[in-house]
Amino acid sequence: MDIDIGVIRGRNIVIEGEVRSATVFIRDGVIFEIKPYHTKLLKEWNILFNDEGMEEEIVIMGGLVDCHVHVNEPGRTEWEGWVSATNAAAAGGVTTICDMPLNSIPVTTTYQNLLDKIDSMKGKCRVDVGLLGGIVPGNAGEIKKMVTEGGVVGFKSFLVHSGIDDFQAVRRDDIQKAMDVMKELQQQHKDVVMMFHAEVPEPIDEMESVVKDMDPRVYNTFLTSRPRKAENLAIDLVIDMAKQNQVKSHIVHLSSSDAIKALEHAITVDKVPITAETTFHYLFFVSEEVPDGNTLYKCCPPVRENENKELLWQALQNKTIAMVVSDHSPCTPNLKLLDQGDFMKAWGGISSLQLGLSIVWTEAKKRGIPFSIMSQIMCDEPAKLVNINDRKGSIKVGRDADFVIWAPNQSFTVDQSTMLVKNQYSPYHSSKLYGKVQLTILRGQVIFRHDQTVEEYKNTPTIGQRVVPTRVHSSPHYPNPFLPSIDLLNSLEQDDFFASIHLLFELAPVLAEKVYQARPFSSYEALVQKAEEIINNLEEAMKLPVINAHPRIGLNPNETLSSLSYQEQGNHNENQLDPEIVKVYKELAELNEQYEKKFGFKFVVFVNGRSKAEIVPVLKQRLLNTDPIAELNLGLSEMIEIAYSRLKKLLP
Ligand SMILES: NC(=O)NC(NC(N)=O)C(=O)[O-]
Ligand SMILES: [Zn+2]
Ligand SMILES: [Zn+2]
Repeated sequence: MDIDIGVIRGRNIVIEGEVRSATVFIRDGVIFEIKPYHTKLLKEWNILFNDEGMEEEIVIMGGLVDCHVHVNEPGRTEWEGWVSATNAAAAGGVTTICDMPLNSIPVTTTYQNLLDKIDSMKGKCRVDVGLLGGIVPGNAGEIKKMVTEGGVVGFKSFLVHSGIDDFQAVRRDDIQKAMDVMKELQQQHKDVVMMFHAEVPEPIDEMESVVKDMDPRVYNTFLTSRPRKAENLAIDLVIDMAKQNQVKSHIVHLSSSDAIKALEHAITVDKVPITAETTFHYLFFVSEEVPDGNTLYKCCPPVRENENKELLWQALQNKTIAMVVSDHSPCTPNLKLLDQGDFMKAWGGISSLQLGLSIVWTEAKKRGIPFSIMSQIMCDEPAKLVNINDRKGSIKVGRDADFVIWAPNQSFTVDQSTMLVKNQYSPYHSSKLYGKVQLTILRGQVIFRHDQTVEEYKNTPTIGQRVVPTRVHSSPHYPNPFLPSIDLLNSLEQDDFFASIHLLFELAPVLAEKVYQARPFSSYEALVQKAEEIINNLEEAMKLPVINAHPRIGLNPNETLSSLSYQEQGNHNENQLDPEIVKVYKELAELNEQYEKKFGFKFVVFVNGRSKAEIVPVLKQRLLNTDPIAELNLGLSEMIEIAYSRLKKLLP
């Protein structure tokens, strides 16, 4: 059957930590094969990009993931909005953003407010969007539903006044309540990251008397008012709570280099589940050069000294700081008080969403930082942070076909009037940057071309979707994975080989190793036949780990399901809170327990589209068998049936 195959070909493609020439194949918006550069292309395939004639100029990376963006819709849509923010993101090579729970109205601190936000984005997004919930005093009761039914990719809280009154700061006891809920979610593999604006108020309050007589137009006044100690103490607090609770935590927009040592020790020595990001502005600007009165440079925590910037770069290169994001936090020009130039009263937040790749690259190239690190800090690490890295991140078979195609040696002078955000004022105006985005591709579709007029651009369809935390093991959201072609499979290294055939069999090592040793295969059918032969020739004791690798049927939150078995069991279209469903789950759990007690191994059946209720009598019937060996072989033959049925789904 003719399938729409998209192709991207380039000499400098960043693929899993290295830059190489390759041809990438795309189907249904997903990368399903990566082959050598000169692979023969069929004429009916859709050549999305081929760097022929510009090999030396072009680099191709996975679409950037910016997990710190204040879109501010619904509500403060005069500050920003879905259309303008995602237009700017696409023009900057960003294919996924995560929206912060403030400064929208309402703030995203309840399940209902989350639904309002989801409604507000429908049909307006040019890139994919993950939503972050907010933790504020007293809303711990909202967390679970926002995760399990709302699909938030993480939570954000402030340890200091957030800049708006409807998003209150939290104290230690509020954080503890939220972490207690996150620990419950950990039991179901549904926990998500807790992000913190890490400044505490006390050191800031102490500086009030010091700065009150200083000139508010001078940047140093503002810098003095937000001392590093405010960040350092906040980060110590978060490290302590993340260590005590073992809940995945994250420091947003780190600016104080004083805190790097504490973070490094926590991460590398104490193995605390904590990460940190910094932002474009802390890596590009220095306080010594901020012009008096230019409040466009104001953000909290503040841009600090040159020496601080260099320490942040070092921390980024030694991975203490894992990623770089925008903290795009725009507002209307009047709130920046540009006429008064009052840093103390102006809105804190910098607009930069469209420029991140160029800002970071302009500084990175001076430091000899390779493209592979650019991809790691701007694609892979942010995607991992919010549990979407099976779909999003650097270029890899099975991930969404998201790409940024850019010219690192091309330079340009920032003209804020060309920014696609709603309020175009930016402190980057007139800066000379390197790295020009040529093309942005989202799930196999071109969403930005540098040679398009803004009108043409704005008339192209908005295909952005909401992304939810997806783990290959337990999520119906993961797009159907694909098997690579059989010749690619034969050439894969062991790990990738296992990852691919894991889609056919819930993999027991003994089976995997023997199948791996039996390659090359002429076809997948031949592979499954060989697997069946291997299984039949195993002595009985070795058959047990094979059948026990398969997940039980029914709801076992503590058991990870492959996305295929999750779907085969029908979980993706069941409301697990429906009393009828709950009753069937309970009955299956009891029958599974009886079966395993009687036979000593798991019950496996080829569901083949039947509901769980229809499986109950089958399990009861199988329980009556009296010959354990015959039952074991029956279960294994069901596994082979499942493998053949998966072939039909996974092969073109
Ligand atoms: N309410 C905000 O948008 N605050 C943001 N403002 C900044 N960074 O100055 C932030 O991330 O804290
Ligand atoms: Zn913040
Ligand atoms: Zn922010």
